Amino acid sequence: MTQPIFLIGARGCGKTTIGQRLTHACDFHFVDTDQVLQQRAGMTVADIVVREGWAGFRARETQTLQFVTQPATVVATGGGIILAEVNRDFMRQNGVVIYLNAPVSVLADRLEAFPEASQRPTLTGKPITEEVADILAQRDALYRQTAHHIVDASACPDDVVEQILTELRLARAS
Ligand SMILES: Nc1ncnc2c1ncn2[C@@H]1O[C@H](COP(=O)(O)OP(=O)(O)OP(=O)(O)O)[C@@H](O)[C@H]1O
Ligand SMILES: O=C(O)C1=C[C@@H](O)[C@@H](O)[C@H](O)C1
Ligand SMILES: [Mg+2]
Repeated sequence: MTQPIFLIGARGCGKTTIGQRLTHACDFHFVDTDQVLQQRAGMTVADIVVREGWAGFRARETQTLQFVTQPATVVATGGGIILAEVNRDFMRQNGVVIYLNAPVSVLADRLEAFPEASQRPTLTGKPITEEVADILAQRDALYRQTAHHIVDASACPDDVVEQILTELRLARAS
């Protein structure tokens, strides 16, 4: 199988972390839409949002998703990639989509420990736990409807990778 693998889910669910590990396990290339987008723009997400608003960031995100998608590639996406229908359709049609699902408490703990504010400027202006709860409530259904497979991303990284590999093996066997 050389179809791209798209990792989706909320901020802090581990798309970047797990994507890098998964890449080694299946001998794919790794790309991260947030990283490529920021390199191409020469600006951080926070700077883009100040200059162009979230609409400017979202337009760049759609272009980046299409630019990075290649065979044999694990694509770690940004947490809001599923907001645009064009992105949801693109990922489902061009690869295998995996939702890294984790509860609010786990996501909030990780984001408090590793805020990376230049890549994760506030979405709502609210404190972390409230923001994570609000955003997940808005997006969970979109993550689920876009995903071919859902894994428990609150597990340790090795287990999350193993869950993904199992889902891919089962899908191939069926
Ligand atoms: N399964 C895991 N177990 C423990 N810690 C994890 C796990 N996955 C990620 N982390 C930690 O949580 C933090 C956030 O992870 P990561 O940056 O991979 O999330 P992300 O989904 O890519 O977020 P974003 O949407 O903002 O890009 C990192 O510091 C990482 O070390
Ligand atoms: O959840 C979101 O909307 C975002 C998540 C990050 O990965 C970045 O793509 C950006 O900060 C927006
Ligand atoms: Mg990431």
